[in-house]
Amino acid sequence: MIIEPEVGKWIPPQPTRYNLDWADLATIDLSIYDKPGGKQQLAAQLKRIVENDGFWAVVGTGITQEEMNRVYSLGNFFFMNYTEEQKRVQEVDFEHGNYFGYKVRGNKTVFGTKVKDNVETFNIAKFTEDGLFEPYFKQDFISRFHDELERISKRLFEVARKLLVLFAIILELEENYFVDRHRYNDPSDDHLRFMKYHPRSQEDDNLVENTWARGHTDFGTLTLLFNQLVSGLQIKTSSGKWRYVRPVDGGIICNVGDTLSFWSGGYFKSTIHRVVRPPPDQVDAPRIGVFYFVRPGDHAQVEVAPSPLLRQLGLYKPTQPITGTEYVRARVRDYHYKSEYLKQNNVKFRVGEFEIKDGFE
Ligand SMILES: O=C(O)CCC(=O)C(=O)O
Ligand SMILES: [Fe+2]
Repeated sequence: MIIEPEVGKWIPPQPTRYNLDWADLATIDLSIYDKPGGKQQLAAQLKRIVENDGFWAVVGTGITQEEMNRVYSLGNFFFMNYTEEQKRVQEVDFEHGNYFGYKVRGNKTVFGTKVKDNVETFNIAKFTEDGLFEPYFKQDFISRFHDELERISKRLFEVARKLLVLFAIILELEENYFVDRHRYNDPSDDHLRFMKYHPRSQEDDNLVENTWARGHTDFGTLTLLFNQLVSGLQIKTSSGKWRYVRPVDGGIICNVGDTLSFWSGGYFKSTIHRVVRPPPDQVDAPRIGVFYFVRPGDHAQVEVAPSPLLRQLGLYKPTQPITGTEYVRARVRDYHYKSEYLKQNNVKFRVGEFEIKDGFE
């Protein structure tokens, strides 16, 4: 692997020495996926996981920890070496519910205080065959690392694609049921994401209950997150307790989002999660994250899937479909087109027949 001198090598942060309240995350090994009976075995494993807590780790994806570190180095380079003006060449357009591009840190206040959000986000659309999203690739960073970003975007999607097959198997649907609604070369708001959380003072964190990202469920179908060494991500378990997600060497943390939950009539849980101030031995480290967010295809009809399993469980009901874009744009706008992030407790977001709770204590 060539490390371009100007990119530099990102030094992975040391894991925390604190014994935090860790979640029991199950791990599935995708390396058996193509073996005889592999998919069935994995589907059975995943079924047990998503009936309870919709978070798990995958290993055996073919993406090594070293390769992930290289992608972290790229993210670090983006955040550190471009000026705000260069980053803002392509900005998110929350007014129209469009999340491609760059979101500056500190453009929202948190929980009605003067404390600002501490997150920079950079979302890179898909590298489709027809170059549909090229207009969103204006930043120098994307031109410079185009092929490498394309490779990683497609490899992450490939992990997601396998998981989508497993979800169809679980629901006893035709194997490609979800894949057909999430094709890499079809338009969708899928994105590869880099995030950077900038440490805040203890005083400011105290004012916002140590919240770095408030409790939420993910909007789309699936979220993939590269092994994260800076602890802070917590999931709300079925017992109502917040538990930390621990690092998984060479692993990718995955979770079910709201559209997959819709498609399954609520059978797959889109688990509530948040990010809190990291433990004292990590709090000064900038926290970079690398993600792939799978959103429903623009033209996909989101509805409860005609699944024999869901019928048997009494979870199937015919619904009026909503299209992927209609839902995604409305949701992104509703969540982000604001000057403040409030708690939103007991606030509900609705599109068509789908209803999602927003804030969570
Ligand atoms: O930074 C993290 O670990 C999680 C971020 C997150 O939940 C999100 O962006 O949806
Ligand atoms: Fe999330």
